[in-house]
Amino acid sequence: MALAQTERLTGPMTARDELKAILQKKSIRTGDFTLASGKKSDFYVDCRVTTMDCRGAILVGEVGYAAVTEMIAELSEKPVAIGGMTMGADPISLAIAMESSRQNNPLQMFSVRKEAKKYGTGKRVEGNFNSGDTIILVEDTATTGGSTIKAMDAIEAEGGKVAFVLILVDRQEGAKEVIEARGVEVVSVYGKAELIQ
Ligand SMILES: O=P(O)(O)OC[C@H]1O[C@H](OP(=O)(O)OP(=O)(O)O)[C@H](O)[C@@H]1O
Ligand SMILES: O=C(O)c1cc(=O)[nH]c(=O)[nH]1
Repeated sequence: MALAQTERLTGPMTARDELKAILQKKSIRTGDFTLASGKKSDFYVDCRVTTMDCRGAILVGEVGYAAVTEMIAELSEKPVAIGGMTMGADPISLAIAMESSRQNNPLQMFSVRKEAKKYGTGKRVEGNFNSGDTIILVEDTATTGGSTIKAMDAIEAEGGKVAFVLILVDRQEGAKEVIEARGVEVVSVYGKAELIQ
């Protein structure tokens, strides 16, 4: 059914609904996949095609910024930056950072390399991150939570503090529990169950 037709039947689409529709149309895949953890799966969410979609990126900014603002309201220490493990987290972090500037509530952006650069500055964490910063850690999708833990280790090794983790699509396979066992709260925008309805 065309989106406009759905809208006539169910009322105006929110940004969250519209982003969900793009994820369902472009990002959900079935097939034979090997995951970052080495696990095999017949299901894959390629968030990149949505977060790098010209409309998807705007919606990620709006929906993601609303989610982080709600979390920040409960914190005693306001985060100063947002970022995560390259590359899945990068377009999400940038979209939210740009929306934060539009809303006059700036969050700077950084990106965690999978390995420290072997030349130049030799950095593992690139962009706007400084030792002592409290930050929001972003993931496009999480399965085991292993990549998020690696990013968290990199941030903490450089003197940062993770306020909370934002996951765009949680595959609901244990990542939230693994991350929260480190004492860091996880908020996800969508769970797999909602996207495959
Ligand atoms: O929770 P986990 O079991 O760690 O799996 C999730 C991770 O896997 C993907 O990253 P990938 O390593 O494929 O990198 P990419 O973003 O560079 O494509 C995804 O972006 C997450 O970071
Ligand atoms: O676990 C992963 O590597 C993974 C799962 C998934 O659904 N999407 C993705 O990009 N990575």
